[in-house]
Amino acid sequence: MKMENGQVTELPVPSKAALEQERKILLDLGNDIARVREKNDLITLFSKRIKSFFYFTHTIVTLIESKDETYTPFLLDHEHSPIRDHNRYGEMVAAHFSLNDPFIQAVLAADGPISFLLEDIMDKPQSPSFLKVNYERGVREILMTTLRNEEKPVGFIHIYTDRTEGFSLEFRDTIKGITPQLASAVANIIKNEEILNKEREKSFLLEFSSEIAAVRTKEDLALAVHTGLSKLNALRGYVIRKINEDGETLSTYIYDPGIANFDDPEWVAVTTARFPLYDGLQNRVLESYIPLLFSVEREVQRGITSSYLHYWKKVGYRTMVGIRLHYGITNLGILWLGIEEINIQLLQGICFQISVAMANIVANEQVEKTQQEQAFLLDFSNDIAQVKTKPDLEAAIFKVLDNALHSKLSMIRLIADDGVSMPAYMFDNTLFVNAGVTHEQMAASVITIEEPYTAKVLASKDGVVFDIAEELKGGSAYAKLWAATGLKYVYALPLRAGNKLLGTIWLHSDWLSQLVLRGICAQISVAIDNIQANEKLLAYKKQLEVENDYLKEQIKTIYNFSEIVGSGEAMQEVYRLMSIVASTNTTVLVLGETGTGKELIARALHNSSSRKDKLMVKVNCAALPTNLIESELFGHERGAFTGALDRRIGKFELANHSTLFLDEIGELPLEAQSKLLRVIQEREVERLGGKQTIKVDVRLIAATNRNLEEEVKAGRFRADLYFRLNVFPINLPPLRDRAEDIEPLIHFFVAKFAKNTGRKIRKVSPKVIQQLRSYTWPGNVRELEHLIERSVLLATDEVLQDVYIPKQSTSDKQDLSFILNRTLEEVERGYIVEVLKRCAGKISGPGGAAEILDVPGNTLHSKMKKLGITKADYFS
Ligand SMILES: Nc1ncnc2c1ncn2[C@@H]1O[C@H](COP(=O)(O)OP(=O)(O)OP(=O)(O)O)[C@@H](O)[C@H]1O
Repeated sequence: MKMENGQVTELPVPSKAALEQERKILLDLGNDIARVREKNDLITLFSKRIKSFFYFTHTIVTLIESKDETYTPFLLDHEHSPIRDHNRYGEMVAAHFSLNDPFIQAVLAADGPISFLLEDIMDKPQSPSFLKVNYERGVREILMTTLRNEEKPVGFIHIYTDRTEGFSLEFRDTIKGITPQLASAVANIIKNEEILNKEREKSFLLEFSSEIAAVRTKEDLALAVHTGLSKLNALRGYVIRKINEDGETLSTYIYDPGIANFDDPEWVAVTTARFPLYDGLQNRVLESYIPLLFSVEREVQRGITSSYLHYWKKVGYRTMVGIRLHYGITNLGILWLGIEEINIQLLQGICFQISVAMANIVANEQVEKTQQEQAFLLDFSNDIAQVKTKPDLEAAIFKVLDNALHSKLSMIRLIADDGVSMPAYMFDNTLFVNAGVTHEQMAASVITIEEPYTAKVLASKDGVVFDIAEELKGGSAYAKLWAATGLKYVYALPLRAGNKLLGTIWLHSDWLSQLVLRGICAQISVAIDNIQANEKLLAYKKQLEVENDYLKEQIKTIYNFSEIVGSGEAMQEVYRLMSIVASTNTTVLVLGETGTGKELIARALHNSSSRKDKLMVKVNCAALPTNLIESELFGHERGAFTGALDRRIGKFELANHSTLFLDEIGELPLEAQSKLLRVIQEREVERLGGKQTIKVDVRLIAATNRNLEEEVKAGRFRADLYFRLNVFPINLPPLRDRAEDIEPLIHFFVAKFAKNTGRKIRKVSPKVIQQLRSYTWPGNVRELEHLIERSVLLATDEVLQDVYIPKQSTSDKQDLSFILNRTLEEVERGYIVEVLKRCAGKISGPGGAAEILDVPGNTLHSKMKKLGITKADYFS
């Protein structure tokens, strides 16, 4: 068939000679095909064989690629191709021409070779560009025929000539005849190539796998991947991005060392950034089981904004292949290849190997990281364990954030006692310096648990991560402030101690490990809880100390007079007065019935004064013979009066710089009263018979059981002396008026006498206490003291069960005063005599006095001897 001037004409039947030539060519070609080593050798030999019979310039074989309905050069006779010198030659060789244009459709439709004058068709719409390029290089006519394999078109033979007289009929016949053989030769070559490629891939993968098996570190992996991938055609670099712990972003894990460009800030930015997984590219790769080839330009036009895509465009990558790296069902990341063509199977093989190596390295890194993080947390917990105060905690937190986590503390807020407001507890006031808001201002703002961000954090289990860029899009006022830190995320966590919510912590960072974050927050929570508990304790302690001081002061007032027993109201008033006057030089008049403790009070006053280092001097005014009173008080010179053989220092002089206790002052004769008054007024004494006066510094305490006012009225006591003495009166209440002191006094005396006598008395029976409380105590404390002394002496048990309480009758009162005015020895003697009388003088044996007194007979004998009891006493 021949196409001339658009007319198809039937070709005449081939001649015998032509058939011969064809046979020869076929034979030669058959032999050639068996020898062909290089695929292009086939076309060279084919050209050579035919050229020995017919004229043409060159020939090529194109192959159909059914998937995209194109055909593309496959076998080229470079050597003879006139277009080799054409500047579009490279482009032609790699081009894919559409199967849908009329030119090639005519070829496909023809039953054999079909020829075209280039001039006629090259400028027709849709005509393939190689026609024109050939024409420009002098080619004028083309003969085309379809190569079929099992009836299916697989490619075309193109034969070109620079002459215009066309291809002869013989030539066409020959071509037609050898086409099937050429077709099967091409099919074999393709098959061979496929087998060869498979072999190459296998050995490549084997090599790659052994290289990658030796990889232990990220850096080794980067190099191995580079070496492996560089064997792929037209690779322009790669990058592997790993899915981050958040599961939502990917960051560069390794990159082709060949494309690293640290001088380019854009490259650095793209290499260090975290890209969201769902960006329209990465998610597609991760969802695809096969590698995906992207046209960079097309994706940009689709509106993908990812900065890495735009970077690729900028550096001239036209197509990129993204391959999912996974281990089992777990996605690890993406391998991005800058490559124009892909061999899917080979890539998948490579990626499988990379995935395994990467999974191992990542797992190792994870183990190492976990160990580091645990060691780090241990360190932090050691620091925290030392923390006792807020400044300690602040130091520990800032240390860990600055040195180890490269993060900043924006705020710790704690829930106040009202359970609602959240005042600032701790913050880094350098953080918002660039934001024009001082941290103090922020810290001073009132936040409650209902503030939306805070509420979200408090309600979360493990905290919330705020992506500052995202928050900015939402127009949050906080985000503007946060953005000023230059850090990417805010990690906000609730602080909890057990089930108790303490508050929130806000940290700024580009990235923080969840494990570490949770670890440090847990420890910070415990530390804050402890500090708060400690602060409460300290406040409580402080309060206790204040209370303690106050109590001590009180005790000082009330109980400083330690030897005085009784804390009832009446005695407290006494103590109060004593504490007012004790340290002064004021004259004190102690008033009270006999035995109420006047002398005790006087001694206590002296002992609490600055004069306590010197002995208190006591004068019993009642016990002195009238004629000796003056000499006793003021002293005398030798020979001052009959019997004054020596000079004598008087009590006033003796009490210089000390206290003079004038007991029973009411008994002082009037004459002595006036002398005393003079000394008190002058504060100087003159010894009897002496010529000079002696200055004395004496503090006076006087005591009496008389009513001095009455005495003054009766003219027995000088009024002026009374006024001198009655400067600071202290009234001691009788014991009957302070029943509440009776029990403490009982215990005090029981302990005292038990100790003195070596007896063990642990308790006093309630009955005894009751009896003693209801007695009227005319002899006051002294009477109680004596009664207990006797009872202890007579006690037969560890518990004081019985006491002798005088009857309250008038005669008893006399008896009582009789007893009271006797010494213990006298009372004891009288008691034993009484018992002996009742026993009719029988000392030992049944019914004897020893039995009644419950003492051994010998003891009673020696006691009687000691007390001088004779038969005359109990038989009289
Ligand atoms: N509150 C008390 N606590 C302990 N012992 C006390 C108390 N009051 C008095 N006494 C004791 O009672 C006894 C009598 O006390 P003191 O001699 O002081 O009384 P007085 O009032 O001076 O007696 P008088 O008027 O007879 O001189 C002393 O042994 C004293 O120690």
